[in-house]
Amino acid sequence: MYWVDFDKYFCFSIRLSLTIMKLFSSTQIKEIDEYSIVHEPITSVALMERVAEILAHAILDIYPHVNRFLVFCGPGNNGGDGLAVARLLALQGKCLDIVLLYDQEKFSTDTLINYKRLKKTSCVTLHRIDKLEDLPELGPQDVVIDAMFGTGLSRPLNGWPLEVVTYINSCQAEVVSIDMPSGLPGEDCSGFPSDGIVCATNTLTLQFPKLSFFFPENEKYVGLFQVLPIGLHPQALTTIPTPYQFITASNVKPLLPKRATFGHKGTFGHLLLIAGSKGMMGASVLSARAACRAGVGLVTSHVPSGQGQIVQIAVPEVLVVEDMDTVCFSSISNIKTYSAIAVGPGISKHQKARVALRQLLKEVESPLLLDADALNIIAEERDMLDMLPPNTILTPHPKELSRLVGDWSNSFQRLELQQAFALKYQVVLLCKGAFTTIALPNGDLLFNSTGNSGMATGGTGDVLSGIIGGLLAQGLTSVDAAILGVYLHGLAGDISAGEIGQQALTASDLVNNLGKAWLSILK
Ligand SMILES: NC(=O)C1=CN([C@@H]2O[C@H](COP(=O)(O)OP(=O)(O)OC[C@H]3O[C@@H](n4cnc5c(N)ncnc54)[C@H](OP(=O)(O)O)[C@@H]3O)[C@@H](O)[C@H]2O)[C@H](O)CC1
Ligand SMILES: [K+]
Repeated sequence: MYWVDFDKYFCFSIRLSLTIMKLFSSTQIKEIDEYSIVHEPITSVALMERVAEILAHAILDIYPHVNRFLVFCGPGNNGGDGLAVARLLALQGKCLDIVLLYDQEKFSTDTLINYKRLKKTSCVTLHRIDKLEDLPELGPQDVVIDAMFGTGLSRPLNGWPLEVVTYINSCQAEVVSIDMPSGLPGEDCSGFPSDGIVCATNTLTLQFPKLSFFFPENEKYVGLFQVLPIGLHPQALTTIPTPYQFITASNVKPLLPKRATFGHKGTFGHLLLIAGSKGMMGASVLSARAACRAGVGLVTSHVPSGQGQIVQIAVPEVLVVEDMDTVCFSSISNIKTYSAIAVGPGISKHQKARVALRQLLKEVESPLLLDADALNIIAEERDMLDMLPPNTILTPHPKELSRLVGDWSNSFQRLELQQAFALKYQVVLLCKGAFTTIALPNGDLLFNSTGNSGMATGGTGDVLSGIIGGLLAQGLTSVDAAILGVYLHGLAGDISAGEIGQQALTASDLVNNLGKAWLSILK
């Protein structure tokens, strides 16, 4: 999946007011739409025309050489968008076949206006069809424009629209969905059968991504998505509350820690990294290397006795303290010296590590991050959950998360579990993966916009722990360290993928490209 950065588009005033890209429910989108019409002011049909111009432009950008488009239109404003786009594409010399799924009596006001406008346009053929045999021919070179249902979908598709969706999904042609793949709800998808949703190649979504786009099970419907700003009213966007946000470059820029000109290594914090065990020292090395590139003044790696040399040779910048135990983390000492502590990568679930972690939770006063085995331990010894200091950052991948919060049957439910856990224990709880989700202690949920599937490889989680730990040690709040850390990590992944491709990407590439990621945000 991909998305197009909001900052690249649209007029200055709108960009300025939108430092945060919020994600709204379908009901809220309707409210924002109505507010914009009254307060811009603009008529709803003029707004639809503006939307259609933006959509037509995007479609021509993706498919500059396609000559014939088949547009499937529903009765609501999604269908109206489709009709207006068809007219604009026809005016560009394209050949358009429009399939109307419903009689005009069912059309919304603006859809009807656009239907009448379209009838006067040349190079356009309108078909009012209610059985598959009458559909116009659809060749593999043609492109389908799916404008049947958008945010107004109120129930799963059945009957005629379901037949059309099944037909479209069985064809070879590429499909571009307007606003949303028809049949896909904006939020909770439970109860919506998987065969009743259009599988789009591209989804051109208006103003903001919809929540359901971030669910892995919906990738096959959404395809590649682009966010097209359509100039909805900034006031409505800032004042309407939502727990959901999409983290983009403009969110993270203000979080960058200032570097004092007269600063020295003591100024920029001291991170204690408790990572690695015998045979798992790679976790220690990777997290230490990443922490060193996160701007922190000093990093100390706590490793089992006899393992220190590995870290000292691999990361000469790091200080090393050795545990008394030769196998794993078994005790803590002098933890008050550090400005932040990150614990977990590769520490094992050995009994000694459990005891030491419990002791750490009792004594810790610095900001704390738990990852990997530290999470597996607290998931099994659940009384430790109550010992977590407020604002602790937990960085599980989905499997580790399920050990903490329980199983889920769909991603919307996963979000609810993640949110409830963060609220209950007052922690920052991640779910790592595509669009890493960050649940905040106040119940907000943020989705990261950087990263790619090349990062789905061993060691990248250790790198993330090192980065966030390093930011925590510099004095960033847990929330800011998690947001900036996740964004930087993904950006380093995107830069690496741009240089060597996703297949060859390793965790070390992320570390090596962290500098470029910082520079890219600083620009
Ligand atoms: N603010 C914006 O982003 C703008 C978005 N625009 C476009 O408008 C649509 C939303 O338009 P809306 O008219 O609210 O809704 P839809 O077009 O998605 O569909 C509503 C009609 O569909 C019927 N419906 C709903 N579910 C089903 C179903 N399962 N089977 C059959 N019919 C269904 C519904 O009928 P009801 O019986 O539920 O009343 C309506 O007739 C948005 O997605 C954008 O594309 C604007 O163009 C500009 C601003
Ligand atoms: K659609």
